[in-house]
Amino acid sequence: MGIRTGAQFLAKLDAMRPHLVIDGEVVSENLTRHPAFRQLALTYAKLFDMQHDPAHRDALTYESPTTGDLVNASFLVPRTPQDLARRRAATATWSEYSNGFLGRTADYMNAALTALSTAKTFFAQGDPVFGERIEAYYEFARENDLLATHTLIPPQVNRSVSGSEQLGGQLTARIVEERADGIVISGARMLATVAPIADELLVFPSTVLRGTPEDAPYSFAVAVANDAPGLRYLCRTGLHNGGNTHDEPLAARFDEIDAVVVFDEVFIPNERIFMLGRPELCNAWYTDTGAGALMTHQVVTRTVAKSEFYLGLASEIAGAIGIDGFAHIQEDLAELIRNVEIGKALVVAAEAQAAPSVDGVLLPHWETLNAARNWYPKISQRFPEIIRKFCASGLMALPGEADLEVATEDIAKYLQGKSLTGSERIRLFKLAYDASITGFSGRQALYEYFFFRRSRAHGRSHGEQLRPRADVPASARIPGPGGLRNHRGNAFAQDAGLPAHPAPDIPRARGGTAETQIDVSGVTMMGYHGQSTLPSERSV
Ligand SMILES: Cc1cc2nc3c(=O)[nH]c(=O)nc-3n(C[C@H](O)[C@H](O)[C@H](O)COP(=O)(O)OP(=O)(O)OC[C@H]3O[C@@H](n4cnc5c(N)ncnc54)[C@H](O)[C@@H]3O)c2cc1C
Repeated sequence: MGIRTGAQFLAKLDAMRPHLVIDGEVVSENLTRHPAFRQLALTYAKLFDMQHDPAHRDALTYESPTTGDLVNASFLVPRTPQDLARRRAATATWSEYSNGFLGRTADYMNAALTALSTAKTFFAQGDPVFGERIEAYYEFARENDLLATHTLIPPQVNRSVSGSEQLGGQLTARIVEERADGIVISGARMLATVAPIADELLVFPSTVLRGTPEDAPYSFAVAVANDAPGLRYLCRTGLHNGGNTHDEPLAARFDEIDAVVVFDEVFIPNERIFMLGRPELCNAWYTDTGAGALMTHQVVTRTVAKSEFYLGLASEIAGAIGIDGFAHIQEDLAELIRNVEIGKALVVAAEAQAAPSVDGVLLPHWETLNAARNWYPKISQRFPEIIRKFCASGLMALPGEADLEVATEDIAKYLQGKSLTGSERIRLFKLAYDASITGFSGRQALYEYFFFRRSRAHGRSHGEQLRPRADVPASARIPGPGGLRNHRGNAFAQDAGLPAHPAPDIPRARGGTAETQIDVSGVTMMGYHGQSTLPSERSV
């Protein structure tokens, strides 16, 4: 079949029967007609249609080696520098459509599948059948142009113990039954972005496992159809408030719903099991297969588009209200320019230093990509801050589109800019509003900060206690889970109108003590060049 059209994507979505919980409702059919999912589905449909558009087709597709049909270029196995450039061009094409605000376009997970499908040497260390299965699954995804999401980390119940220790191991998704024809998984994983509109869920190794027999139930990599029986998604409330693209220019199109993933005895047939019972191979899943490198190549390419968007927006605002001559404004514009150019340079440098894997796949230089992915989460937090600084109260002087007809003269006179009419200025500032102070923009900042990083908590060794870092002053430390729950937790709960005590019939996770200290200095970044002392730093 090869590349799908938007209409084909939407038709399949409507035919699926997932279990989605959102805003007090269970939605299981006709997703494209549901207000919570419709806009996002239409946006993704546009991405599929772009593959057929003569203006983008060459950048977004290539000929399938097995069928000759056009398939998405993110499935291209890179063997030459031109292949890497082609992959980048495809990602850039989709990223420029959304200005980098869509983090889960299909090329993100396709990158992982592409690398995994070629990693024969890696899979040979375990059972080569896993390598054969994931290659077959990659071809299935490529030829059917599937949209996959993934879910990695354990629930955030108690980060002072590892996921496999929460509630005696009964919370995190785990194998509860092994059958001749497959496995059964129960438990939960924390998050899956775009889950409601995806075709498939990839449940890949989440956390650094200890390699002990107790970790065996958590050692797996599988794929499951999004409407498999027993799979439930608890979706967050949408950040699009129902406005049109004039009033909510970003949220109305690009709100990728995130969801908690619950597995209630979900059966996974053998052909969809790509790793089982090998914690050390699960721990090396991203680094040793090249999946981390190709995924990061996609991520860094996407984030260049986002940096360019903020630079463009800030420049427009500065010109529109005549602040572009002020020194501190120019300084911020220079910061944005620097970040665009650094991002571009890092992608190209990673490609220029690419080297073949043991399986002959040309992988972009990991150290360069790793620098990029450790750099961007921090610098991107400045983008909305700069927009707020440039706009100031202009972000509040914002009548809606409907008001353009009602207050035409006032808007034309009082809301004009130095170089824009009143209605033009409102459109520009609506964009700034959605990119800097709305819930949508807050979620974007959170996404860039966290989606590609791991806390040490996910992979801490069994029994290891959290220790306060030496460089964190005692005043900056807060009581750990035990302390909060026993000492101040009830007071907070009452203030928030929450029950002061856990409901009696809900099993509670144990672990951590009143003495436990949490390091508030931030998240551990991924290690450099495999030199990390903690294996958790090597996970993606
Ligand atoms: C918008 C968004 C979308 C996402 N989408 C996906 C997705 O599609 N699929 C997916 O698998 N994941 C997704 N993630 C999850 C992402 O992988 C995690 O946010 C990331 O791994 C951090 O884990 P956490 O959120 O559980 O934070 P936690 O680990 O719970 O950390 C919470 C805070 O505690 C601190 N902390 C925790 N443990 C320690 C420790 N041991 N030492 C010091 N500090 C510590 C952290 O620094 C952090 O400040 C998404 C996240 C976001 C925000």
